[in-house]
Amino acid sequence: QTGSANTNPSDSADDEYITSVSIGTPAQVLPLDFDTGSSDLWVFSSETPKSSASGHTLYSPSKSSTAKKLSGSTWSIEYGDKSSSSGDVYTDVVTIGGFSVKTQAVESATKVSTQFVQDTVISGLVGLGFDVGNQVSPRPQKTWFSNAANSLAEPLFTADLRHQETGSYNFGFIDTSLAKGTIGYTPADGSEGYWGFTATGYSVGGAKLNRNSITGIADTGTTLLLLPDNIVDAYYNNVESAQYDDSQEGVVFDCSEDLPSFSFGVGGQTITISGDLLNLTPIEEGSSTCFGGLQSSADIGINIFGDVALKAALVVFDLGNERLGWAQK
Ligand SMILES: CSC[C@H](NC(=O)[C@H](Cc1ccccc1)OC(=O)N1CCC(N)CC1)C(=O)N[C@@H](CC1CCCCC1)[C@@H](O)COc1ccncc1
Repeated sequence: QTGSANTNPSDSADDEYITSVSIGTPAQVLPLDFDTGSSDLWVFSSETPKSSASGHTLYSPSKSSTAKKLSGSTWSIEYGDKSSSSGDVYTDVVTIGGFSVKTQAVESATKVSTQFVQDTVISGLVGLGFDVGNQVSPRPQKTWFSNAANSLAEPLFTADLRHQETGSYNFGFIDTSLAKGTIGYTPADGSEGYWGFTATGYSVGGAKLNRNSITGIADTGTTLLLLPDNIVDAYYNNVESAQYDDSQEGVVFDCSEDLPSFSFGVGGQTITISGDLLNLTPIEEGSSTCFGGLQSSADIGINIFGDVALKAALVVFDLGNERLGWAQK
């Protein structure tokens, strides 16, 4: 058995990627953000305060004949960008890309932070990290993918995120036609709940890869490519107008600049992110100053290969073999 779901950028900056998910009987369809950087499936619901819920699609467990309250269970989560949510837990059937998990923990939000209230393009998240990262207490729950893995043809999924066009999340199979290059595999470290891995080196502008390894996570729920300051500086030294903008909290430059590419080595392959994927977006509508897709990870404490990096590749999240595969697109 397999599953295949389309995913679409939320806006012109590819800030988030939205995938439709069916929950309950009859199906209630919600736009959710698939996040390999966390391990909870949570949704805006009939239990979310009305003042916070407006503009969002809601899950109503009372309208689903297959919903069951997981009594006594609660959840609370905070993300890297300081956004947060919390609530109680139901189980229900959850279908993604045609594949159904009958008894999936669906975490219902009774509280959401301002960022989520304002982010009306999504009505929750599907955590695709490792189960160890799940935030339900007293008994942590499994992710949708973990529940699905044993029934899928292969215990893996792939992410094919694209710049300003429809991409896909495929479950249980690898569509190698989505990539140009060979898939290079490297061990994945799931001990922290993330999909951790080590890149073997990097280069700017098509130069030869150096041997400075970078340990980080492959994270579909993070917009940017977040790396150490020395690498960020080495990159922007090639961009004449680049400067740090305090209000934007990142490096900005003239939108007319011809940005160099950025490459990293992984599993014996080289993944090259083109300059135009690294020129994210004008800082404001119509501005000629643009915000960089590569920014510093110094404040976070871990390096994050987010959507800016993932867009350059077909990425295989292989739970069965505890490994990550990367192929140039
Ligand atoms: C340093 S992890 C920052 C990252 N959140 C982002 O990447 C957000 C995503 C976003 C949200 C709302 C609108 C537009 C974009 O976007 C930005 O922060 N930016 C993009 C726009 C840009 N102008 C400013 C910077 C993050 O917490 N991800 C988590 C999932 C995320 C939570 C918020 C909703 C969307 C999904 C997750 O994978 C990683 O969790 C952790 C990482 C490290 N330790 C703990 C948790």
